[in-house]
Amino acid sequence: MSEYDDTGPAVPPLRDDCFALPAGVHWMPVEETLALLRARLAPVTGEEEVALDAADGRVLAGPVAARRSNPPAANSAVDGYGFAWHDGMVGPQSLPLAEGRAAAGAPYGRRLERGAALRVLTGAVLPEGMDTVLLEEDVWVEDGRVVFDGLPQRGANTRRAGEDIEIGAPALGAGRLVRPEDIALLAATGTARLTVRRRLRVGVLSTGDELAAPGETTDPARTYDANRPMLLAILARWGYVPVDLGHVPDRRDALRDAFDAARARCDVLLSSGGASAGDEDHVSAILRAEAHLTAWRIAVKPGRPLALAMWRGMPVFGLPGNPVAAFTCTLVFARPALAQLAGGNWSVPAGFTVPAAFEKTKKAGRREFLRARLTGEGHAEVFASEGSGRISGLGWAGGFVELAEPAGTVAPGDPVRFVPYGSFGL
Ligand SMILES: Nc1nc2c(c(=O)[nH]1)N[C@H]1C(S)=C(S)[C@@H](COP(=O)(O)OP(=O)(O)OC[C@H]3O[C@@H](n4cnc5c(N)ncnc54)[C@H](O)[C@@H]3O)O[C@H]1N2
Ligand code: MOO
Repeated sequence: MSEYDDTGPAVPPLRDDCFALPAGVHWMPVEETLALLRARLAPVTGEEEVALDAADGRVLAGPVAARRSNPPAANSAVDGYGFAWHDGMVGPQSLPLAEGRAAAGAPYGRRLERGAALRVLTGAVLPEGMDTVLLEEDVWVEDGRVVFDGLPQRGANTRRAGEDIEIGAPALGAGRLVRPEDIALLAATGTARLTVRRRLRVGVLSTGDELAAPGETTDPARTYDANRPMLLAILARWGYVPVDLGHVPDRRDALRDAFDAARARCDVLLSSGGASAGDEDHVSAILRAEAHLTAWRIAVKPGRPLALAMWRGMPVFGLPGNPVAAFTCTLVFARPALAQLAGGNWSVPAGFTVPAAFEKTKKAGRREFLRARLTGEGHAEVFASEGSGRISGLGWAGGFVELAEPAGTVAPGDPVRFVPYGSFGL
């Protein structure tokens, strides 16, 4: 029988769904996973008081109301001349200029005489008897008179007391992650100290006997630990206390000890590696056996072996070892969950629709996050490889193209959803 004889045993044809997710496993959809995290996780952090200048990046423990209105009194929005408006002012006007002036912080201090104009500067409280201000560029000042033509609207160039926010009105809500612009509002409305949540302590450990510290060895069988420094840096950016729990060997007893140690020092743990189903995937195995593993296989690429479990009361995110998958899972799943544990609000990353600058055929059943960036024309281009170990693509990209679960093809020019890293707080 020749090598090329095709009369041998029949080979089954490839099935059309051969690329579908393996059957017999519940692949938890992304939305279901997020809903589970949102429903099950509650704040675990206590409260503390901080000064306003230390509040950036902190989570408000409760709502904050304005202690004074902004602005606290009606004032001038421009440098110019103020007067009392009345509808009889038709045609060219010539008002006597009163002595003195009103400046920010140095009020006129008395009533402006009826029919007179007064020099006012931006921010000056409007004296009684003044409700309207003309820009100095729009008037003539001559022989002690202010001359202008054309009556502005009543109240022109002035700011009403409380027009921004009234005393007692809500300034910021509980769970708000305080940002520099919030600090401006709190300062303007008289809040000098505020009650925030204590910072969430997030432990990070790496697993895998193959791991070594960067530069530690030249042995090509060893992999430098890239996940731990990456995750610690992400957590610091998010305003948490990153707790470096080191590198744990692939042994159950070592993992158990590490998880116990983490529980003593952290509110929540991110581990990476060993989350899959292989012989050496001890993290998923121990979490399944001892820690109420709730979710494990997520219908997402990259990152499908994400283990969510509770280690004696401490939430554990068993991230996949591949750095791209660990990064993606951290942004997509750990970020909103950590925010909620920290007392903050659940957040949905903002994305926008742009034309694709690539083509792709996508399999059904899972959501995909492609490393992507915008071209000069605002089109989304994707990294040349979808390999989960291609760390260079993370930095090449500026965000993700997020493709929904159904199968589909993307052709250049088709609308796709782009979510910048900034939407994940990076
Ligand atoms: N039979 C199956 N095999 C695999 C599956 C599966 O579902 N069934 N999933 C694949 C996917 S997807 C991923 S992602 C990986 C992740 O699995 P693990 O979490 O078990 O990760 P490891 O096997 O420990 O490591 C994978 C890969 O990443 C490297 N790694 C691990 N930690 C680090 C680190 N801290 N820094 C840098 N690189 C790291 C590790 O050396 C491996 O090369 O499993 C697939 N297999
Ligand atoms: O999570 Mo894995 O390939 O999708 O890296």
